[in-house]
Order: sequence, then structure tokens, then C-alpha cells
Amino acid sequence: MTDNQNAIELTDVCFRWQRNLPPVLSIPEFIVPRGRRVFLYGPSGSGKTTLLNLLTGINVPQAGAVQILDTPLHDLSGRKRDRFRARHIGIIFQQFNLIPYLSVTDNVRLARQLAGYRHTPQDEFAEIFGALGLEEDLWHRSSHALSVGQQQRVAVARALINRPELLIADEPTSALDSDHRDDFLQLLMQAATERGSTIVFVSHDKALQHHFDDQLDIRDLQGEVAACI
Ligand SMILES: Nc1ncnc2c1ncn2[C@@H]1O[C@H](COP(=O)(O)OP(=O)(O)OP(=O)(O)O)[C@@H](O)[C@H]1O
Repeated sequence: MTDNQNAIELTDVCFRWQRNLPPVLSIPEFIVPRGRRVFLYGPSGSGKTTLLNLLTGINVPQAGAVQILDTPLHDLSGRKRDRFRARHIGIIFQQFNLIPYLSVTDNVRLARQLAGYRHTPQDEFAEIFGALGLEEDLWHRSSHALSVGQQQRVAVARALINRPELLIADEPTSALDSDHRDDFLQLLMQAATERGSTIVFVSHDKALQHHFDDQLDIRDLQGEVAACI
């Protein structure tokens, strides 16, 4: 392993969902330097979520290298990838994936436990909840009893509690009205920037792209990869 300045390095990646189908992703090279904030867009079905699944090690490509934070995910077992993801990557899903019967705090605590931390000082929860504007009277409420905007903030708190080097977000604003999207994104960016996280953010909403350093069409990543032909 080499210590370099890139958070993400994909080389000659080929990914198919099924052997007899054409590849969904054929990416000669994709590099994101550490601390960079990338807005990723492209038409429906173009492979954005599939790419995020490779970056988080949920899936591995049939060919090529996926090097994340100096770690070759393509060489790791599923169990080691799960462990790496829990410790180093924060993920915000489109549907949030909160556990409805757990409280706000316990939803976030779960991310700490999955990453192997046995104890989390209350201050750490208070800090991230405060940064995201989650008032104290919500901290012990079940997440099913929250508004969509509140659930979204809890999902961000859960993604950031382990101070992840890499933050991955898949359409996290699609359930918000346009008035709340910019506010939400500002909170998200501020909290992530304070933690020095690299961000890859997928959205169809081009109005959000000015918050980011780079705007990238996934179709521009695709190219010829020998193992894919
Ligand atoms: N689990 C799966 N099994 C087989 N094919 C899949 C699977 N998931 C996605 N696909 C296919 O892979 C292609 C890319 O899908 P993906 O979800 O990555 O696109 P997307 O760009 O994220 O789309 P959207 O903007 O609609 O969310 C599509 O043709 C889709 O049908």
C-alpha cells in the first residue's frame, strides 16, 4: 500500500451485473483527490448507483482495481470490505435506511458499534446533532416519528459520526422541497468539510451542483477497457 493524496483511484474497471449482459461500467480511470467534493450526474440507468456500490465495496468489479483510501477493495474479502466501509466510509442513501423503532441517538450509535467502537461519549452525539440542527427533544424519539427533513439529518449524522474520510451520497435530497434542499446541502457540506471528508454526491438536481468542486457526467468516465471487450 502506498500513502498518496488520492481518496479514490479506479483503474481499468469492468463491471457487469450478469456475465451474458453488456458491461454497465467500463472505466479506464477515475481519480478523486482527498478532500475533493464531486457532484456526479447522468441519465437514469447510466450506472451511478452501480459506481457508488463499487466505491463502497458493496460490489466488486469483474476486472480492474478499486483503490479507496489506499486500500485495494478488489482484493479484500466481503467481510473485510464490510469492516473497511463501517470504519472509513459514510453513506447516505436515497431512502435514508434508518431503523424505524430505534431512537435518533440509537440509529447513530449503531454506526459507531458497527465500526467497532464500544463506547461513544454523549458529547459526540451532541456535537453532530447540534451541527445538523437536530434539537435535543428529538434525540430520544423513534425515527419513524420524525419528519422527512428530520430523518434526512439523522441519516447525515449517522454517516458522519465516525468522521469518515469518504462520504458517499445517493440522491439524498430527492424527498425535500426545493426551499429546504439548499439549506440541507449547506449543513451537509459544512459538517463534512469540518471533518475533511472527500465527497461523491449523486443527484439529478443540477441546481445543487454549485456547492461542489467538480461536476462530473458519468458518461464521460466510460471508455474502452480491454478486459470489458
Ligand atoms: N441488482 C441489479 N441486477 C441487475 N441489473 C441491475 C441491478 N442494479 C442495477 N442494474 C442495472 O444496471 C444499470 C445501471 O443502474 P443504476 O441503478 O446504477 O443506474 P443509475 O444511474 O443509478 O439510475 P437512476 O438515476 O435511475 O438511479 C441499469 O440498466 C439497471 O437496470
